[in-house]
Amino acid sequence: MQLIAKDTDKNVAHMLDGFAYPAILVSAEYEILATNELYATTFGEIPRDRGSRCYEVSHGYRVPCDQAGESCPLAACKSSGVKERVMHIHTTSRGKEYVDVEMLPINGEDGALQYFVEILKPVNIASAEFSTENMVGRSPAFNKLVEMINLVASRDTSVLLLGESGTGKELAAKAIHDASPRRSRPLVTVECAGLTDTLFESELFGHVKGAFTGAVTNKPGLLENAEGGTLFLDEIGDVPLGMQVKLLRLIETGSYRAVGSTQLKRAHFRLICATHKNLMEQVAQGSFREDLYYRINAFPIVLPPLRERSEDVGIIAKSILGKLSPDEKYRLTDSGIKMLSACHFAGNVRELRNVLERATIFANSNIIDLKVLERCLLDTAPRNKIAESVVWQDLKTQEARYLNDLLSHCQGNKAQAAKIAGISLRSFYRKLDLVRGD
Ligand SMILES: Nc1ncnc2c1ncn2[C@@H]1O[C@H](COP(=O)(O)OP(=O)(O)OP(=O)(O)O)[C@@H](O)[C@H]1O
Repeated sequence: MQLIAKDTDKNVAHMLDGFAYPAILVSAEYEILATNELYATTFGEIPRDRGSRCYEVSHGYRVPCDQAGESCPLAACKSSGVKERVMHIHTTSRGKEYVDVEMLPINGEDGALQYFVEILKPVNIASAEFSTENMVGRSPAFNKLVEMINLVASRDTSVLLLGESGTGKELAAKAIHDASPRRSRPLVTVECAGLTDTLFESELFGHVKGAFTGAVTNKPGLLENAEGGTLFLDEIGDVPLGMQVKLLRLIETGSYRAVGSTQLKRAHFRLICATHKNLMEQVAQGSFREDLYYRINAFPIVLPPLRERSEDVGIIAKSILGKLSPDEKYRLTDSGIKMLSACHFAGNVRELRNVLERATIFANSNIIDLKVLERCLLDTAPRNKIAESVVWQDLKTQEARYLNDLLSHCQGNKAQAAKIAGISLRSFYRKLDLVRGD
């Protein structure tokens, strides 16, 4: 234990060493009074130049978190009188990091709230800085997602990941598995889209020799590969009805039979499902079983579309570039980030990734700027709407955008686009050549 404020009650401060995580003792006035050894080894010594209040040390703020637009566990704890928990991004010696913060109230002899113990558990499932390994983001919507994943990861509860295509459902499934006690066992993904009843059944359950034409040997199913680990059923909304009942039985009883076999096998796995579809609507239409819906939906997590967390675009884009070309060290300019942040991205992070991959091809150097990006967006992202207020652009760029939007409106029909633009088809082609050829 290390005393920060010398007049602190040492007996209370020594209590910090009993925690298995980094912990600090805080006064009701936000002053850090003492830290435990784990705090110093995990986050470093309290930097004296930042002040000694928790919001100064952990965030570099001049005011408590709730006055800086964030949730403040200490203020919440003061008003509730019980333990509070939030997901915060803290500034540490390594940069910005996700931290699971628990605040415990400690009453004095008179029964009044006197101290607070803040327990800080580092969260490794996501990064608030550049990372080529983890999911990245720092928006409030992403923070909420990290909080949900962190809460459920250590349990065996079935998780249903909901969100548009390309929002990161598969990455979230991996994050849950990696943070779960099953992390040393396999994570097995089953792409449910496009599988027929029979194919699905033999893929998942396996088959025995002679079960059907072509079954020349016994083949174990994916369930066997997932033993003790996590089974991730991607696009669960596409599982054929006939197979849904077998899936339900598997989840309810934990047992199954390989195709063509009478032997009952037991499976031990944690289930994560994902879909971009509205399963409730499918239930109403009769294409998804209601009983299965409730079985898989024990803990739903919604992945927000990228357009609702535009603050994340810059950090995600930099991380994707780092993944795409680890050796090249591409630099995305600030105006480039501003432009991408204003895009609609109907295909979410996957579409952003495609735009950046094209950018690495078009770029003549390692700088990815507005000019390069305009070209990428022009060529194949017609649904992207670049906000008017982004930056003043030259006429050629403006014209490119106009032609792009017009073509998108006309679904690629150049004759119709030329008619609306009030120019001949030949002139339209000429303009397209001009804006596309750099
Ligand atoms: N927060 C994030 N940080 C970094 N990369 C991300 C993030 N979210 C998604 N990605 C990347 O975006 C791409 C799409 O993600 P993913 O495949 O997980 O989406 P999905 O929701 O499962 O898509 P679909 O519904 O089409 O299967 C992947 O390359 C993934 O690595």
